[in-house]
Amino acid sequence: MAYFPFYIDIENKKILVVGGGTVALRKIEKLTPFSPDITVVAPKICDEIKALNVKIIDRRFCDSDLDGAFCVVSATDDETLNGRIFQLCNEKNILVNTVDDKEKCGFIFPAIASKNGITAGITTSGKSPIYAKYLKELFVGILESMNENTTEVLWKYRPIIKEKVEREDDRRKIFERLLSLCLSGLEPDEKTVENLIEEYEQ
Ligand SMILES: C[C@@]1(CC(=O)O)C2=NC(=C\c3[nH]c(c(CCC(=O)O)c3CC(=O)O)Cc3[nH]c(c(CC(=O)O)c3CCC(=O)O)/C=C3\N/C(=C\2)[C@@H](CCC(=O)O)[C@]3(C)CC(=O)O)/[C@H]1CCC(=O)O
Ligand SMILES: NC(=O)c1ccc[n+]([C@@H]2O[C@H](COP(=O)([O-])OP(=O)(O)OC[C@H]3O[C@@H](n4cnc5c(N)ncnc54)[C@H](O)[C@@H]3O)[C@@H](O)[C@H]2O)c1
Repeated sequence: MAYFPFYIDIENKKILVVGGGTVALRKIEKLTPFSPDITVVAPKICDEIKALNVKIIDRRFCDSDLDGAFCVVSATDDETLNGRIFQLCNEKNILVNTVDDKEKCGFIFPAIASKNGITAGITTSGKSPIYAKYLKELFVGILESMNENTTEVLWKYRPIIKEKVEREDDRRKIFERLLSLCLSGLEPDEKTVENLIEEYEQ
């Protein structure tokens, strides 16, 4: 196993979750902020899942539930069924996450630290989820200590700098100086950005 941290656009993508218990709920809560199209199939689905914006199929899993799925989370308490879903998904080239066996995961859920436009996923590649969770909490603390507007300020001026400053090296230096201003608690305005651009234009 060698998990690479791609950030994949899952907006409106069909995600099937098999199982409707505690672990399924946690996985769904991780996914919903990214607006996928989630269907949950299970004979017993907890009320917290029913209250979320997901489609509910109130019965046992059947193979055709996989049709059209972009990816699958296999979150039942039935090891044999989870293993069979893993096999079916592999045959159909569907990415699958199997919650009871890290060897049966085509993708894994990281611990997620998300704040002020930053999303960090932390993984131990399945070796210790509890350590990933601990590190995530540390990182949330770091993000909370940052100026909350930094990402938006840098995003606001990036197109202008990209357009006006010809040399990539100069652009990088300007971005570094803007970032330093944000990190020191200042919020650079248009005039500051113009002055910086002028410095490098000469
Ligand atoms: C990060 C997080 C994301 C999330 O799920 O939200 C996540 N597990 C979390 C918590 C957690 N999971 C477990 C415990 C109990 C303590 C323990 O056993 O260690 C706790 C702690 C708790 O509950 O506090 C049990 C467990 N987990 C897996 C197995 C099966 C196995 O190891 O083979 C078993 C044994 C089941 C059993 O014994 O029956 C497998 C996986 N769990 C993963 C992710 C993937 C690897 C991530 C990585 O390490 O990089 C992977 C491989 C697949 C996947 O699920 O995607 C989330 C914390 C996030 C947060 O809170 O921020
Ligand atoms: N990956 C992780 O982070 C993690 C953490 C803790 C536990 N686990 C594992 O997750 C598994 C599930 O734990 P849980 O606490 O959510 O269990 P749970 O008992 O709360 O839920 C099990 C769900 O599976 C459903 N189910 C059973 N048979 C089914 C079928 N034929 N078709 C569709 N759905 C079916 C049930 O209806 C229920 O909704 C456990 O076996 C445990 O090994 C994984």
